[in-house]
Order: sequence, then C-alpha cells, then structure tokens
Amino acid sequence: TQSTRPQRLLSAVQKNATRGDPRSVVKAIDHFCRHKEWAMNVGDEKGCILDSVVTEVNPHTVLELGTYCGYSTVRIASLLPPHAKLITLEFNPDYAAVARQVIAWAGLEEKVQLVEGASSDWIPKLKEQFGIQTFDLVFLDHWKDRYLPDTKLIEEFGLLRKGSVLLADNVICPGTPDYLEYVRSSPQYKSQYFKSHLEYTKVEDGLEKSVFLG
Ligand SMILES: CNc1ncnc2c1ncn2[C@@H]1O[C@H](/C=C/CNC(=O)c2cc(-c3ccc(F)cc3)cc(O)c2O)[C@@H](O)[C@H]1O
Ligand SMILES: [Mg+2]
Repeated sequence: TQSTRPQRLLSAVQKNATRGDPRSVVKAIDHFCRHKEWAMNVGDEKGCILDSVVTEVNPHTVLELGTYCGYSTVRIASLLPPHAKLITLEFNPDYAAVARQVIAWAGLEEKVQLVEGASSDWIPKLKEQFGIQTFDLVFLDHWKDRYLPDTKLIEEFGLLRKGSVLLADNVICPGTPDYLEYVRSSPQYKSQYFKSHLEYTKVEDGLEKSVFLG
C-alpha cells in the first residue's frame, strides 16, 4: 500500500537523524520539507522564534494543541528544564503514531505525554488526569478555527495563571482572525506579533504571543 507523507517524513528522520539527538531530528525534517515534500510543520524560521519564546518562558508545564508529526513537540521538549512536562494533543491516530516515533527517535519520551484525542474532550480533563495546576506555555497549531474556542475552554477550566503565555502559529496564513481579534482586544492579554514566513516559503505568516494577565 502507498505510504503517507507523515510516514515518508518519519523515514527521512530514521535515515538522516541521529538517535537521541533532537537537533538532528529537527534538521532532518526541515531538509525533507524544504527539498522533498512540503509539510505543515512550524518550520525552521518560525521555529527559531518558538525556541526564543520557550527559552524566555522556561516552562515547567507546556500544552501543545495539534501534534501532527511531532516537529514542534521535539523543538519545544529539547529546550525544557529537567522534570518539565509537555502534553501534546493529537486526534488523528495515524499522525499520532508517526509523532510517537519521531519523539522517540529524538529521545524525548520522558518529557512528552502525547494524548490521542480531541482538544475539546481533553482540555476539561487535564487537571485531574495529569495533576496539572496551570500551563506556563500553550502552543496552538491545530485547526485554525479551533484556536478561539479552545482558548476559552482553557480559561474556563482555570488552566492559565498570571504570566502564562499563549503562542499561536499561522495567525496570518492560513489565518486565525477571530482568535487574533480576541487576544488583541481582550484586557486579559498582552499580545505581540512576531512577523515571519510560512514554513519553507516566502509567503508572510507569523506567531502571536499573548501573555495572560489574570
Ligand atoms: C480540534 N481539536 C483537535 N484536537 C486534537 N488534534 C487536532 C485538533 N484539530 C486538529 N488536530 C490535529 O492537529 C493538526 C492540524 C493542524 C492544522 N494546521 C494547518 O492547517 C496548517 C496549515 C498550513 C498551511 C498554510 C498554507 C497552505 F497553502 C496550506 C497549509 C500551515 C500550518 O503551519 C498549519 O498548521 C493535525 O495533526 C490534526 O490531526
Ligand atoms: Mg502551523
């Protein structure tokens, strides 16, 4: 049977990256997506902005919405302090299966909890299921029309504290207009746009960083 693009991406990681070396996994995926097949990873240019925000926040608890192949999962987890935890939600079983193997190749299983299921089902259960109080950082990169409803759900279930950071991919392309309007106009957030480009292209895109003010 035909392989899928995520399976071909995984093969490129297993062929070109060194086990236990997260940076080589990131490089192998970026090379594959730039020279072989484009895929919707946050990519190397926006990935550097992601890295700088993760480093600045130095989070002990991270929530990622939309694992896909695990590219940003690996980027984030490779920068976390010891004992920090990253919970990543992915409801497509085929993508989740690929992501688990990418995360394992990077040697980051200890820091990552990949939960197979829908954000709307799981956000209400994260406290009880994983003993989480609040998230220091939330990375939004799933269906673009779900950023706003899931942000409201995250607020509703008390998963943010004063200073928690939301970082959203694709606020220009494909775009998340309702989310952007919300975080930029709400008195509960201090928002900042980081201009960049759509992964592996010259098209404008960017990340929006929003600090929850409590
Ligand atoms: C709604 N609740 C959910 N709960 C759990 N997982 C969810 C999910 N929604 C989506 N997912 C998963 O997240 C991933 C979805 C990501 C959606 N991302 C995009 O559409 C996207 C799309 C582009 C894109 C940009 C330009 C273009 F021409 C074509 C595509 C670029 C990006 O960086 C993107 O992130 C999948 O793995 C999906 O199964
Ligand atoms: Mg994206």
